[in-house]
Amino acid sequence: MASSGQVSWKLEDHPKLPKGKTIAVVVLDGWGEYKPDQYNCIHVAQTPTMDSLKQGAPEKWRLIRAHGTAVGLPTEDDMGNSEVGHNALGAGRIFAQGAKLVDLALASGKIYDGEGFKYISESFGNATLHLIGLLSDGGVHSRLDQLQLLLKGAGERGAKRIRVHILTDGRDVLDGSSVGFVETLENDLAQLRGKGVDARIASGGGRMYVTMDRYENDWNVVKRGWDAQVLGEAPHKFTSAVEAVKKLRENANDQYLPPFVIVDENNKAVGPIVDGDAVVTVNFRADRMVMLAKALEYQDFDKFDRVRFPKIRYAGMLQYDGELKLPSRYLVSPPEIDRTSGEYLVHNGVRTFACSETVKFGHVTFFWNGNRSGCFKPEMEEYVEIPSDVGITFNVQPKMKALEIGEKARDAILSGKFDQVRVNIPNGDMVGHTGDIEATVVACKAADDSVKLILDAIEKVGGIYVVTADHGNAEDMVKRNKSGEPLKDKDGNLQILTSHTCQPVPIAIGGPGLTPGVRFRNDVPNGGLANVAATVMNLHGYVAPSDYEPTLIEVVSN
Ligand SMILES: O=C(O)[C@H](O)COP(=O)(O)O
Ligand SMILES: [Mn+2]
Ligand SMILES: [Mn+2]
Repeated sequence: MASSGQVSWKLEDHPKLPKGKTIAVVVLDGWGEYKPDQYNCIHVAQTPTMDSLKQGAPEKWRLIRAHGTAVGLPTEDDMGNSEVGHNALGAGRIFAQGAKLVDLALASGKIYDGEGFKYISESFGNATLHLIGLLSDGGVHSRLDQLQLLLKGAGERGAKRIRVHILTDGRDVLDGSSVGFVETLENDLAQLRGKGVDARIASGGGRMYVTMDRYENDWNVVKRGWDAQVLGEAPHKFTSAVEAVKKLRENANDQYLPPFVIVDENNKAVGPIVDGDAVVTVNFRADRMVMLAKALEYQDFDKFDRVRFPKIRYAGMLQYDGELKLPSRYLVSPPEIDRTSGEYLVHNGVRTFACSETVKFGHVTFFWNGNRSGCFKPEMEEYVEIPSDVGITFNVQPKMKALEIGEKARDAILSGKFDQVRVNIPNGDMVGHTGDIEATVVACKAADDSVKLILDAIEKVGGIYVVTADHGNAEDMVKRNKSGEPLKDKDGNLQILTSHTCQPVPIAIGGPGLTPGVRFRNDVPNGGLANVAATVMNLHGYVAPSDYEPTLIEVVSN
């Protein structure tokens, strides 16, 4: 693929669609389409705006695919997620994503031939290899089977001492499943020990409370992890990780377990990170690893007191930020998501405004732009981040900053300064992940209210709207059997689904600026998120590059 320097950015004019319309591109996070029952929070909530858009089917409203191969994931069983969803929305093409690239590199063994692995393996002789990451089979940020293969591969290639620092999930997988994942990992580590490798779990904590913050919302989260992983200090000490997770679950769910360290018989942490050690962060997804990567890699760092900054050999499973080249060493090359629609559009004069609150800010900027930080042309773009609440679970404030996002978008639309106003409205997703059904209903209404603010502004300026979502979540809050009936656990309790789903998501177009005769085509029945970029480019008056997934719209004469 041509590098940015050689690309011709000029887009062809659309033969039938005019330029100069203000277009709102609204992404509802975690908003899929599913049968209308009591566990479908979008159905239960009052969502008059989204309901009215649906009335436009099939010409102005339809469903598109947002999971599996449609977004570059390994299989059709893989639910969608924000990273791959926004990548597809922004890039207009389907790229093999981190999950798949790591699978391939492990299967072929190429991961061990790369610079990254060679670099860390130089520590294997007399130091420790530390693996830090999310422990589950969720496939959103990491996968247990990849960790298992890497452990085995490192053991076979000379690692003599391995320490695993686990982050429990319960967000991309069922709450409570962490105990089983830790048991599986312990089993693998025992096998390694049988082969003479001193391999143990060294520390842990729940992903949302320890390490996996994102977009610099709360550095305390990363600090808690640092203290346990690097310094070997935590409020809770256990001699076994299974025992730790079982005990700490008495007061917290998997996502929010407090940090713990594993200690030996002398109460000494078994695996702090020290000079000379190698460290690999095993998550392939970037957003929730970037902050730790900065702490591990940057000499100059003032986000919290690291106390000790060990001289280590550090590699990410992937490079998490191509623009920042962070981390500088990595085991698998990330997808090269180039020539995104955002970059094309600014080069063609489309002035762009993007906004969300902190917890989703990078989704409509960094992920949308192909995992690239910052603007393409700062003089033509404005990215606004509304600070998210810190230190709470979002079921406590299910309205989040939906109103503020809607208002910012409204003002940007009315200002006349922008051609594209793009937002992510997080509520369905962030509150859906808490598993709190009542709060998720409130969240969905708040999201709908926010959409209304934006559509009203579009109405006023004679603009166009495109309303869609990145994957499902709030439309289904229970685990179900194959026939769709809710499942109960052995105690008869409903199994709450905190994760995303594999459901399709809606897309709606409209607004007074939409040229008469524009409607959804019916010859792209399998259209997915990647088809949205060409659609939006058309609405801006341009034809998308020929290798983009086809547009979803056509213009018919009346
Ligand atoms: O990171 C998270 O919060 C979840 O694992 C996935 O949610 P997202 O893909 O919507 O961010
Ligand atoms: Mn999302
Ligand atoms: Mn989510």
